[in-house]
Amino acid sequence: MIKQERMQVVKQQQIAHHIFELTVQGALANEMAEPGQFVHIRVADSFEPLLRRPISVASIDLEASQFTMIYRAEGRGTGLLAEKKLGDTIDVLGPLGHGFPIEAAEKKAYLIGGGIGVPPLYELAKQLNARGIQTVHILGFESKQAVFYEEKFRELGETHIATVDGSHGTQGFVTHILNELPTDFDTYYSCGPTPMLEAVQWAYPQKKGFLSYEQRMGCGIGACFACVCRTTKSETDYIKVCSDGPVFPAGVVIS
Ligand SMILES: Cc1cc2nc3c(=O)[nH]c(=O)nc-3n(C[C@H](O)[C@H](O)[C@H](O)COP(=O)(O)OP(=O)(O)OC[C@H]3O[C@@H](n4cnc5c(N)ncnc54)[C@H](O)[C@@H]3O)c2cc1C
Ligand code: FES
Repeated sequence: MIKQERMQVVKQQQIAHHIFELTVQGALANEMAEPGQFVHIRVADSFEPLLRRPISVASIDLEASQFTMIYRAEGRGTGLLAEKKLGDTIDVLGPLGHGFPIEAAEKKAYLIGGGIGVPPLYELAKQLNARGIQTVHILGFESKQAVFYEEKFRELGETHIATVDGSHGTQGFVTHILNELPTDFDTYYSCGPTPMLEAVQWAYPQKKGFLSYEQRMGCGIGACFACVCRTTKSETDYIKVCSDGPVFPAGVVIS
């Protein structure tokens, strides 16, 4: 059930260049179900910035009633979020949207992420591993400075890193790694910039795939139409990324 709650900050630390890991605690955490869902955060108590910011859930700890987010602090909203300290409270709305269907994977899954699209794949990897699914992680970043959670992903399965400038792992994009890997997986899950999602679905037209879109949002709950995209399902219909997604089967969203 969607809740709105002032959640307490129990951890806030910088883990890479401009990248922060934020853990919050409260009853809302117990509503978390699917990996790939997101929360909508009011970053300040003032009227500006007015709009909430959508951030994915990177890890859930139901026993502690906590969840963790990883975000890049570059704009006004995420910059204010980075100023929150231990003990502060933040206004959180969630969990929102439909996440990755973990039951779709049979034996082996590829998890393909780029930049700030990587965080939701961590909770996904944990939940797939818990079901006995082998996960292979292919993660792309701008540079070595921007890489995060490499070891945490390695603990869950084979992990490949690409950086655009070649300062860590393979030089280039995740697709350079995908070209070298076998296609012996049954399902792929991906989150990242839209051109990356496009390239991934073109690479595996025969596989089951699920893509998470990071569309600009207003309300986050299906009421304002800020996040609409065209869909291949109908010429006249539109889908709302916030409430129909953000995860869609490959081939459904026209980006
Ligand atoms: C479903 C979803 C999950 C996301 N998960 C994460 C995450 O886990 N970690 C992370 O770092 N970022 C994530 N993002 C992107 C994040 O929401 C934006 O980077 C953030 O809103 C930028 O706000 P800002 O004020 O710092 O930047 P500004 O550029 O100052 O923002 C200006 C406006 O644009 C909107 N905006 C800007 N970029 C985006 C964007 N990519 N998507 C949606 N709205 C945007 C903001 O809401 C705001 O209204 C996610 C986006 C979506 C839609
Ligand atoms: S953000 Fe308002 S309808 Fe999706």
